[in-house]
Parts: sequence; structure tokens; C-alpha cells
Amino acid sequence: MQTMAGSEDQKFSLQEVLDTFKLCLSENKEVYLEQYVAGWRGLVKFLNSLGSVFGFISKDAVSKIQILVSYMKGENASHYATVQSMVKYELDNNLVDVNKKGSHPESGCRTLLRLHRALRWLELFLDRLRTSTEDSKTSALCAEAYNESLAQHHPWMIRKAAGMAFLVLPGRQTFFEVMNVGPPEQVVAKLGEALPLISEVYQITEDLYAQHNLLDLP
Ligand SMILES: CCCCCCCC/C=C\CCCCCCCC(=O)N[C@@H](COP(=O)(O)O)[C@H](O)/C=C/CCCCCCCCCCCCC
Repeated sequence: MQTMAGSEDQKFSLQEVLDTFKLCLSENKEVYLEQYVAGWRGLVKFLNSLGSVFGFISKDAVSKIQILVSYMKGENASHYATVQSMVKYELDNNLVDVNKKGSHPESGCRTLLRLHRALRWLELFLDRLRTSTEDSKTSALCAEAYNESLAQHHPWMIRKAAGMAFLVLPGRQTFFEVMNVGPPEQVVAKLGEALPLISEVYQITEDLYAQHNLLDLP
């Protein structure tokens, strides 16, 4: 497993992200937090390679990763092995601000929820990339995926800033090259492999959060 330090500087590999999401689920379909966070670290590498325009997004993702890592390494680390154990521990011990921000503004549950919502964006975006054609615009694919998911949870200012950043996304060909997988057909095949894994992790988390009424945590 990679360490947090310095990992964002290394080269992005879609295969590596795929591997971490493969390792995310236990036999009984619990979501391992260490692998979940490792998957996000890999994605942040990609985002960082796109330039400073995406810095505000990367910074937010890194800060959420760091909050989760601090719980995973803290005195109650054993409760932060899986998303399921984290939810149980934080709810049983009243460590989650459920209706409005109070004494636990950075609970693991609310922090993971932000990344979970972003995972839905990723799922939609990757599916669009997979089915795109040579002349498709990544900025449009990204904006569509964003509007269908994360945008619904963001205020106007963030939506505006995100929309501006999408406009400078590199074209489809460059995008595919940065994934370090090989020719476009292989990228498409690899995306087809990655998507069901990401979808399953997303759905398991979504169901868990719905079951505990955690989908709107402030
Ligand atoms: C497989 C390779 C291709 C895809 C690679 C994608 C790489 C993407 C890497 C990271 C995605 C960023 C995840 C952003 C998490 C955002 C969490 C969030 O919603 N935070 C907001 C709410 O937090 P609280 O205030 O409640 O604590 C926060 O306000 C957000 C601030 C930053 C703006 C977030 C905009 C998100 C746009 C997502 C699209 C990223 C575009 C990447 C382009 C490839």
C-alpha cells in the first residue's frame, strides 16, 4: 500500500486506480477505507497533472482524504477499517452532526459522503468517456456528468468555478494518453473493466448511507 506522503507527485496510471478499487470490497461486501482512500489518491494524481486551474478541486479532495487518514491512523483506528464499521462507530457514539453543523463538523461519515458524491460524478464521466467518439469534447462530457451529480450539492460559486475549469480540460486524445494504458481501444476496454467496480463500491455505500439516513449530512 502506498503511503500518503509524496504519492500525488507520481505518474497517474488507470490500472493502478483500477487495482485499488478492485481491492476495495471485502468478501462480505464491506468497503475498505484504506483502499477507498488509495483510489482517490490515484485520481488526485491525475487531477494534479492537469495543471493549477484544478488546484482548488485537488486541494478539497486532498483535505478530505487527510481527514479520513487521520481517523484511520488515530486512536480509534480499528473502527475505521471499513465504511460500515466507521458508520456504526460514529453513529453509536454520537460523533456525527446529523441535522446541522455542531460539535462534529468533520466526522468521517460527512467527509466520506463528499467523496462518495464525487464517485458518482466519476462513474458518469468515465462512462461518457468510454462511449465517446474521437470528436467528443471532454469538457462537455465532464460538465454533463457534473450537472447530473455533484452540482446538485454545490453552491453557485463552486458550480461556476468548476464550469470554468472544465473548459480548459485537455482533449480526448491527451486524456487517453495520460491514463497510461495504451491505444484508445485498450483505454476503452480498461474503462469498461473499471466501471462495474466503481459502480459497485458506489452502490454499496449509497445503500448503507440511505439505510442510516446519512445522505444529506451537513
Ligand atoms: C480515470 C481518469 C479520468 C478521470 C480522472 C478524474 C480525476 C478526478 C480527481 C479528483 C476529483 C475531485 C473530487 C472532488 C471532491 C469534491 C468534494 C466536494 O464536493 N466538496 C465540496 C463540498 O465540501 P464541503 O464544503 O461540504 O466540505 C467543496 O465545496 C468543493 C470544493 C471544490 C470544488 C469541487 C468541484 C468538483 C468538480 C469535480 C470534477 C473534477 C474535474 C476533474 C476533471 C478530470
